[in-house]
Amino acid sequence: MERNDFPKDFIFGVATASYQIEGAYNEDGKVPSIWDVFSHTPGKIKNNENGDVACDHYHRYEEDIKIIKDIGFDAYRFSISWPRVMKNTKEKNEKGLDFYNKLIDKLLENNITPFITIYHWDLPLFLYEKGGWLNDDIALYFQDYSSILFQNFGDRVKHWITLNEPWCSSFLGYFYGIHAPGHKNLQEAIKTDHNLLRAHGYSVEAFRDLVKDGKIGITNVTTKVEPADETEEDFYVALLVDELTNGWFYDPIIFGRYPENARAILQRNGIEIFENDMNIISKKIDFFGINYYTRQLVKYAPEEPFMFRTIEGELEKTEMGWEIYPEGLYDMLLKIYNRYKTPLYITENGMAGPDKIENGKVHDTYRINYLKSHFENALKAIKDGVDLKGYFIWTLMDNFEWAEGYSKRFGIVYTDYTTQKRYLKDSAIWLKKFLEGK
Ligand SMILES: OC[C@H]1NNC[C@@H](O)[C@@H]1O
Repeated sequence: MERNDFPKDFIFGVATASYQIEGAYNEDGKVPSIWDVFSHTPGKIKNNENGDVACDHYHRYEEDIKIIKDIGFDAYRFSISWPRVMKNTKEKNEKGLDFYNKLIDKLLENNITPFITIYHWDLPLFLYEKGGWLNDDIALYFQDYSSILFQNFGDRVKHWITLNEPWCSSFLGYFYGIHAPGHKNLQEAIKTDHNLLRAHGYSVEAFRDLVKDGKIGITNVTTKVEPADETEEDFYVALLVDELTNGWFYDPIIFGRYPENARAILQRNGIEIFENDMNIISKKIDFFGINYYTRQLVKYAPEEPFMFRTIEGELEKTEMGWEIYPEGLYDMLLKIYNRYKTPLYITENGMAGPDKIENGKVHDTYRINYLKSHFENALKAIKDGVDLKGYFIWTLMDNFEWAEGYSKRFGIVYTDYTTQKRYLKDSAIWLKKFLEGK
C-alpha cells in the first residue's frame, strides 16, 4: 500500500489537544479549566501528574510545526483552550488569541492546513461554577465563544470541529467520574450530553453566518461493538450498546432523535430523556469526524441495569489494554457512512505503545504495523464507497493522557519531559517515507 493508492485530494494529518500539550496553564491571562482543578486534586491522575507544563507547546509551537512539516503531513488538527481565549463569559483574552493567530499563521506559512477543534474538554472553571454542561445556558455561552473564534480565525481556517467526543465529556466526566469534573450520576451524563449537542448546534448556526466558505462537523469516539458469543442475547445487547455509545451521539445530529432501544432502557432505569432543541442539534453539518481505536465485546447479563457486561477480548492489546482491531475501522466507516450519508474524516487513530528510548531512537515497529493495518482498512472502505476525506493520526508527540497522566505514550514523536526534547520514533520516519510517496 502506498500514499498514492489514496485519492489525490485525500488528507493525511496529525492531531493534538490543548490541555494535553500546551502547558503554560496560568500564563498570559489564561484562567483555570476544570482539568487544571481535576489534575491538581490528589488521587485523580496517575502519579498525581498534571498539565501545568505538559509538552510546553505554548512556548515550543514553532519547533513542533517544523516537525509536522518535516514528516510531511498535509494538515494539523489542534484544539483551542477556551479558558486561554476567554477571561469570563464576555471578555476575550487578547494574548490567548495572539497565540493561536501565530500558530495558524506558522502552519499556513508551512503549507499545513489547520483543522480547529473548538472544545476538547478543558471547560473554563468560571462556567463550571455556573453549572457547566448541566446549565442549559452553556449552549449560548458556547455559541458566543465559537463566534469569537470564527471572527478571529475564520478568514484563514476553513475546517472546524465543534466538539471532541461528547461521549467522553458526558460519560467519563459525569457518569464514570474518571475525567473532569469527576461526577458519578447517569442522569447528569444524559443531561450534559444533550447540552453538548445543543452547544454543537448553536455553534453550527453561528458558523453559517460567520465562515461562509468553511466546513464544520463534530467528532465522535466510535467503537466497534461486538457480541462476545454468537447468541441471540449477545447480539441484542451488542445492538443496544452500539446505540448507547455510538448512535446516541450521531442519530440526533442527522435524524433529530435519540435511538429507540437506548431511549427505552434509559427510561426503564428512570432516566429523563431530553427532546428540546432537536431542530438546533440537527443543523446540517459538512462532515463527521470519527475517532477509532478498538472494539468492545459485550455479553448479555440480565442482572445488570443495562443487561450487559463488557468482556475482555483475546486479541493483541495496546498499553491502554485496547484490542488492536483494524477490521473494526472498516466496519464502522461503512456503518456510519451508510447510515448517515455524511462525508467522514478519521480525526483520530493511533496507539499507546511500550516506547523505550535508546540513543535517541525508539523502535516502535508495533506502531508502524498498527498504522499500516488501519490505513489499509481505511483504503478498503474508500474503495467500497465511503466518502472518506482524510485521516489524522493520534498523536504528534507523547503528551498528557488524561487520567493516565504521562504514563501512556501515543506519539509518533517521543517527548522527554525532563528536557522537553522531541525525538522522531521509527513510526515518524516510516510516515515521512510513506507521505513522500505522493
Ligand atoms: O485516548 C487517546 C485519545 N482519545 N481521544 C481523545 C484524546 O484526547 C485522547 O488522548
